[in-house]
Amino acid sequence: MGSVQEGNNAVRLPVINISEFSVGVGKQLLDAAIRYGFLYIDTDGTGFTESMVDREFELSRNFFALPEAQKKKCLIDETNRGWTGMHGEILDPKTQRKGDFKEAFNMGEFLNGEPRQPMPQALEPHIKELADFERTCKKVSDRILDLLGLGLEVDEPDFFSSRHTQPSGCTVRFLHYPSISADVDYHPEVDIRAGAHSDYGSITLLFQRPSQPGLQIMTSDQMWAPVPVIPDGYTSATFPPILVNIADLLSYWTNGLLKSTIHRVIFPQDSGPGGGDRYSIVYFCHPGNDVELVPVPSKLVAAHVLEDGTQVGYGGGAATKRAITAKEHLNNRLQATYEFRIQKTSEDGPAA
Ligand SMILES: O=C(O)CCC(=O)C(=O)O
Ligand SMILES: [Fe+2]
Repeated sequence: MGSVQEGNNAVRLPVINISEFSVGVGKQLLDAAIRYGFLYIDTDGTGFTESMVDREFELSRNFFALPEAQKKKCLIDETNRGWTGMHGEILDPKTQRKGDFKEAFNMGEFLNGEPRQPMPQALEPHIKELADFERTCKKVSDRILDLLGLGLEVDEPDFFSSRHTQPSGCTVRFLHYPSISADVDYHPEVDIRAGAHSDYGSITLLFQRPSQPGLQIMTSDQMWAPVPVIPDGYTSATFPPILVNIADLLSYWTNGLLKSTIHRVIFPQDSGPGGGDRYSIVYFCHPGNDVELVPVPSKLVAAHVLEDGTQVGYGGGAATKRAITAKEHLNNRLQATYEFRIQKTSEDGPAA
């Protein structure tokens, strides 16, 4: 991904209000999902309030401010839950010299309001708020999936959401990209906050903070385009819209009609020395573990033939391939990250 050119123009993604459940809104979502693979959702009518999202970021900041020894008590494991420290993950191994300049804490799905993983002591008193946030993410994701079903004119518009059962790989992820000091070994041509990648699930919701930019997406003309946290003309300067992107499984499910767009997070040039801190919160939405990625019964998907006649993934006309399950796909995609982590541990000596 290193050779992709830097573009200057921010991409103008549509802002869509999903409070009305209609074919018209479904078509707006579908159009953006086909064209860009990314779009904003107006927070109005989603169930998210500004104070709820601010509070979630406060919990995230408090967690990352803990001494490393405490965070290490919840180290990420093979279930993909827990904390991973600076450079613990490498999203674009072909290009990057070392791991991402970030730390992250993954919370897998809650069951009846309870986490199914060891939680750091600092978050224990706040389980209810964390569970409420996760539940709202799930609700909004299901609504987007249903609207996309409407837009795709699937006979059962809940085709996608009804396949988003538990247990699944759904994850709320806190992210912290620290400002770096001048003495840090950092090479701007290869080092990056989050390397170029596409997401592994069905859709992703991204929550960002005003004045903490850095996300770029690759446009169809193979240029990197910055995505503003708050687009021009948006109604709030303090409560950004939710950025939503199509991830791999929805692209596979639709034979590539919906785009799983490559994106990355850079050190923004105009945030002063060290890049400034960036915090973000991501909800990775996944279908149920055992769900087979069979073709979606949609005329629009069936009519979509790629220019060179190839088929991608398991959607549309690609039914002759064995339909893999959502969990198989997730495990395949996590493999590179785990390999890196294992290698890193052996280089650094035994894991602490
Ligand atoms: O922090 C961000 O803005 C994006 C993170 C991301 O793309 C990811 O974790 O998959
Ligand atoms: Fe991502």
